Amino acid sequence: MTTPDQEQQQEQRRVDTVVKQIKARAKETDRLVAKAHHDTDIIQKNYGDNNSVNTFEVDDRIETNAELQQQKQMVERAVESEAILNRQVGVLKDLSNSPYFGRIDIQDDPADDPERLYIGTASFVDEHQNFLVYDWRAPISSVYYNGTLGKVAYQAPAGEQTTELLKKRQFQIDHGQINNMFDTNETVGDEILQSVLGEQNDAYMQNIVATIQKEQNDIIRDTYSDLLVVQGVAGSGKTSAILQRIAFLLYHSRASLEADQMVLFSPNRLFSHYISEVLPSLGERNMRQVTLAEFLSARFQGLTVQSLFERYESDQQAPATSAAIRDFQEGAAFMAQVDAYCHQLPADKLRFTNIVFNGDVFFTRAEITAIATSLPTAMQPADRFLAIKNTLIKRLKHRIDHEAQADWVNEQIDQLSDEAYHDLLGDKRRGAFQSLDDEVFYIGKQIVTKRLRQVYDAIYNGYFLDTYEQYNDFLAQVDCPAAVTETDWNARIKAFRAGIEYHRIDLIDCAPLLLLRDILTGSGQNRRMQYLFVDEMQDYSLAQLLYIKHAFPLAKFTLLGDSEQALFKGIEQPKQLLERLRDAFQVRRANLITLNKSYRSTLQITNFAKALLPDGDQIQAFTREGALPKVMIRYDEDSALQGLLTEVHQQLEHTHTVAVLTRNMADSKKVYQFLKHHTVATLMADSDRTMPQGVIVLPIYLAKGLEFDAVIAYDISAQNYPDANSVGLLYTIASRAMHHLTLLSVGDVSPLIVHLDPTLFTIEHQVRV
Ligand SMILES: Nc1ncnc2c1ncn2[C@@H]1O[C@H](COP(=O)(O)OP(=O)(O)OP(=O)(O)O)[C@@H](O)[C@H]1O
Repeated sequence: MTTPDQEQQQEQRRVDTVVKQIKARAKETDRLVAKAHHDTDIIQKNYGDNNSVNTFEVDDRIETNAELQQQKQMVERAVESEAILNRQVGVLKDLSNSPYFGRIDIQDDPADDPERLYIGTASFVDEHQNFLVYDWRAPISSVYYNGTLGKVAYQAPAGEQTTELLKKRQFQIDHGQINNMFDTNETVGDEILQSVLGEQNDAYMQNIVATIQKEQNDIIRDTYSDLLVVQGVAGSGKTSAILQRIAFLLYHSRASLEADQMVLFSPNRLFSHYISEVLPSLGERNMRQVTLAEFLSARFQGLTVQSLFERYESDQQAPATSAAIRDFQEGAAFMAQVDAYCHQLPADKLRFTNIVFNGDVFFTRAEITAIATSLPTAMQPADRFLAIKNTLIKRLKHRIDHEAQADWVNEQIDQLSDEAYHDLLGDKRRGAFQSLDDEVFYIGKQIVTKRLRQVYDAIYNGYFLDTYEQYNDFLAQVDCPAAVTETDWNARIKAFRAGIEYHRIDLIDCAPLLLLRDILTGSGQNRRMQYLFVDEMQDYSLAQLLYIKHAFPLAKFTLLGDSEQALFKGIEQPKQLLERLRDAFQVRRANLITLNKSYRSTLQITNFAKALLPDGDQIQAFTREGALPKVMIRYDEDSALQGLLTEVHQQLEHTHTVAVLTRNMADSKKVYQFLKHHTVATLMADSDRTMPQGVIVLPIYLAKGLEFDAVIAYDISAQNYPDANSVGLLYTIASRAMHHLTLLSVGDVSPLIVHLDPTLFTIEHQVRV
């Protein structure tokens, strides 16, 4: 019988041998990188030399072009193989520091000898093809995350397999030394998780590969669902799970999936930065990332799109749109009305515009309408639009042919330099035409085509349909529910028109307008994207989600959120939300996974945060001890700001970052104006992509998805958080804190806190004199 010490020594000896082999491989790979780099240099230099050869002689040029193409591909291939080798170097470096974090002993059949498998961030195979380390994403590795000891099943390419799990061991290895080692019967035992959570820093999100929990593993390894919805409480690892899931999918479908075929809709730019290191730390490339505002702005070139934050800020003064209108216009039924409208729209009701060139009408609106009305009425809108485009392009070509013989063109041809003439010939050869006239005609067409490029582009891009007018027509005939009065609706239409006049569009109109445009013009769909992830989905309207679904029709969707953290609307029950989504998305394979355990915060902070919620009981805190949250009460703004400063200084003594979170930007500015005179502080803005250390001040919506060592909520007064509508806000603020939470009130504290069990926090009153 070996003692634990002897066990650890044995394990350390194995680590030593494995690390030695990894280092040897790393050295070899370094050599290959140097060689590859040298090769790339030579090819690149060659390419550069050839690229600058005199290509004036036409015959030479054609050959050179083909050769250059070939060389360009060689350069690309060389750069790619160098990049692959470089990634391998990175992976080996990480492995040599910590080759694995888990071990499982399994026995497929009682007659067999047990097998001992070690699991790490990547596979490592020795020269005899022995797996010294298994990638955490390999099918067998799921046993480590999923199974308790005994009979266990796992998914392999050939179908479900079973085995007997005899032992599960966890390691913490750093610089090749085992610091911690535990045998556990649980999924992934608490000891290691405790120590991982205790040491976190907040500049970048960390990968959780060594401590993935069972439910998180279900999210990560789901390859079945077309729609996977994750409802997870604050800090339950939703974002962590998506990133691990992306890494898993890249491994699982490596033959058919590229990182850029996955897109993550993230809540803000700071968040994009915060999570940017996770995938590289797992040896993978990052997926694409976009915020909703960026996505919409890219689709509305020339218009300023209202962001969710702008709307939230302006709502604080006076909501521009009634709740009834929002419910209606942001729901699935409204999108269905858009769809129905587009599909039954007769050709003569399409809002065409003239195509204008150099101030003159090139194709009239009437001509375009006539083309449209001559088409079969049963045509689908997109087919109809394409047919119109094709007819217009045919007519444009006809006019080009005609114009090619005009005097001005002939004059221009006469004045062409030799080089310009060759350029216009393109890949045609001089003298290859039947006659000189043919050649001149060809050159003439090239000149006119170039000149009329703008008209071609207008046709190609469908600019001859005024989608804003069309949407306006749509709004005017909408079937409103009883809750929306005619006067309100007319005011809404007016607001839309006024916005367009000033090149602005409200968020509420974006999704329906884009859907209308896409259906009528058959554009806007991206069929390359295979997976789409939406984090903080509770901040999206159903109309927006449906539009995103329309825009990425072949993508599988993973939607993650926490209905309790709704900042911009009331809290919705997850079941309700799921039903709405399932109906609206009309997918065959939908799956809901719920995460109820919160890992981010100390027990005391989680208990406080969950008490704010009407149904917070379901939230389980992870037992990591810390101080009770502190409520500070001051009776005027000056003393509140002084109190804030003292608190900031105290927190800075033991943490790197103190986040002062406010309800809105106006409060953040006020706090910042004060703090900046007394300490180094940074005010964060919507456009910021990186977060400094020290004291940062930001409104809660910019802190979505982030976490901080210490959080100070500024002004949690009754005035700021008067009723149940503010629960989501307050809960989101409280749940950003990992270790320390302070809540400062100017005047009476919000009733949401007053009603809490007083043992959940401490109070520090200002002494009134
Ligand atoms: N299995 C795990 N092992 C170690 N750390 C974990 C695990 N799961 C979550 N965490 C940690 O808990 C914190 C919260 O995780 P994450 O940000 O992914 O949660 P979330 O559900 O997206 O939170 P929120 O909705 O509040 O933004 C992070 O610091 C993360 O590293």
